[in-house]
Amino acid sequence: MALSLNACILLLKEHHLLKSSAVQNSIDTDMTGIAYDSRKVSGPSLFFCKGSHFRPIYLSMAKDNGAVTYVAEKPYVEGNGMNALIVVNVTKAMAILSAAFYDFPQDDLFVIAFTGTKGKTTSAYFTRGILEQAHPERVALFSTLDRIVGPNPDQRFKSDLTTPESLDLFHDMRVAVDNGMTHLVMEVSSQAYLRNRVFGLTYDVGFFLNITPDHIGPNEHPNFANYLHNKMQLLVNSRKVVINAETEHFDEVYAAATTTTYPDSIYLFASADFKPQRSDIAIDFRFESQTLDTTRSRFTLVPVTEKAAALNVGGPYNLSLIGDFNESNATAAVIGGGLAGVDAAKANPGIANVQIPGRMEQFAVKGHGVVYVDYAHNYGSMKALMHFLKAEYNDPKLLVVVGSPGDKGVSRRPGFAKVLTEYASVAYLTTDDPGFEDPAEIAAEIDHGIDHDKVTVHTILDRKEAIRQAMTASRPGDVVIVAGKGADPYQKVRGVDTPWPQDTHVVQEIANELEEG
Ligand SMILES: CC(=O)N[C@H]1[C@@H](OP(=O)(O)OP(=O)(O)OC[C@H]2O[C@@H](n3ccc(=O)[nH]c3=O)[C@H](O)[C@@H]2O)O[C@H](CO)[C@@H](O)[C@@H]1O[C@H](C)C(=O)N[C@@H](C)C(=O)N[C@H](CCC(=O)O)C(=O)O
Ligand SMILES: Nc1ncnc2c1ncn2[C@@H]1O[C@H](COP(=O)(O)OP(=O)(O)OP(=O)(O)O)[C@@H](O)[C@H]1O
Repeated sequence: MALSLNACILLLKEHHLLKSSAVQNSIDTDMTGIAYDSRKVSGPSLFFCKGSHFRPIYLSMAKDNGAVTYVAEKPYVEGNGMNALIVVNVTKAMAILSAAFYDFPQDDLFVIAFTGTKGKTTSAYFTRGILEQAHPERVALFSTLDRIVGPNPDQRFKSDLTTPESLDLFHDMRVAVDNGMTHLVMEVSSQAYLRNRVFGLTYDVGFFLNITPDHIGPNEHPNFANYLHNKMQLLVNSRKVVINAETEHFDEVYAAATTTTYPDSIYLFASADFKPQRSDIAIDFRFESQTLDTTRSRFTLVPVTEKAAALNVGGPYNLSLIGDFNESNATAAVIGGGLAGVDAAKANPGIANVQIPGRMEQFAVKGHGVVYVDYAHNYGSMKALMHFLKAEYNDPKLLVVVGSPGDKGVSRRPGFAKVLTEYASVAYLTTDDPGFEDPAEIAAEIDHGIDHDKVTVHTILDRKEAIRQAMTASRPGDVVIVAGKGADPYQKVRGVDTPWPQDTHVVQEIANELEEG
């Protein structure tokens, strides 16, 4: 892979990003490397000066390692002797130049993208399951949990971000294409738009699943309007759009989609009993629960409009992942499969056995309540989870182990207090990624909002002990929820990812102890 200085200048001009350029050697200089981390520069490279913790010394280090051109929002003396491309916005420039450096790998992939406050990972895994039926070993996945860039086990690794930095994104897309991948299913976080990680990228199909307040705080979005605005960017960058008609802010979301996409290419879905407020827009697909129990879900997808029927994805579906919200996620995935040319005959087996680490994992414990480990970690997802379990288990006593992370998502704390008051009998407030905050203070903030006439609250900061006490106190017929971390293998404490044996393992260990007596 290589990119010439001249190509960089032309691309930046084309996107109105170039403020000035200083060319030290030939304009035809080829750069054979690209990096935003000085430690990863090797050979004649293009280097981006970006980030809140960027220090000019990194540019000196990059130069020492061979970088010949730097891209930045202002000139640096440390870059003297290098070609300098001074740009209006370095993260946008990085996205445009990375796509070109890796030779536009998105053009060789059918890209399906999901955004939404909740359900991105689940829908992405479902969609991959469906596409893999039709295109075995050819479907890449960029999710919060895993990044899959090829068919072999060593081409699958844990993700650091939900949506990677643009440079890493286009790099991984190129690797995927070179490994024979023809499709990519990816999650797009609102941060990805805020930070221009997907700037200039067009998806074949873009999904808007839902939006509830989250990710608002000092290191994330300044307010809800900004969060919604960034999420809606996915819609104007998708050739075809699928929207959950039950989402909050539907009118704004639909209006955003129609600014660039003709309604013929916009598909709406909703549950069978949902009554839309607007009569001028047809809902294309309805999904109807058939049997919902605590081991499997079964629903029927009904195409309502002609364009929906043309996808040939109607009919009954089985899921091994329970939860009524997962029927909504599965509906999205099936429609995504349909838009990629995969019909019900393949979608059915493709989705039936998909399971996702840390999502709705169930543990039966003899002599005690059933335990669910789930990744729910804001008001909306906790409500969906607790509402479902209340209905499924005939209004059981709910014992909930939960904490809220430090340094981000501050709005989650009153959200947890509210949802615990609405549904829980007993809450065990504990530690969940405290970061640089004091977990006791975070727990106290949640506790402050709880109605103590309705909920008994225990604050047990040792997460394992909190889980143990909840499981031990539960009786048959009760439901214990261990929320928030899912399959996370660490706790983020003071800037360090401290290993954590995973909630699922902890629950299994305690279950074994309880059963052994
Ligand atoms: C706020 C944000 O988006 N931060 C991301 C961003 O940080 P940044 O651009 O400010 O960079 P930085 O970490 O300050 O470092 C400065 C620069 O110096 C460079 N450097 C550093 C050291 C050195 O020796 N040499 C060198 O060149 C670094 O490579 C970097 O480019 O770029 C970093 C990678 O370069 C990311 O790790 C970091 O994500 C942080 C850790 C993060 O956790 N972000 C979260 C909020 C996030 O994006 N989450 C969403 C999901 C949320 C959702 O569900 O909606 C996600 O998509 O994952
Ligand atoms: N469609 C949905 N509506 C509401 N809650 C949901 C939905 N889908 C999943 N959930 C809940 O949210 C949790 C996280 O689901 P998932 O990982 O699919 O979402 P995500 O959008 O990837 O989340 P995050 O951005 O936090 O990584 C699940 O464990 C479940 O409790």
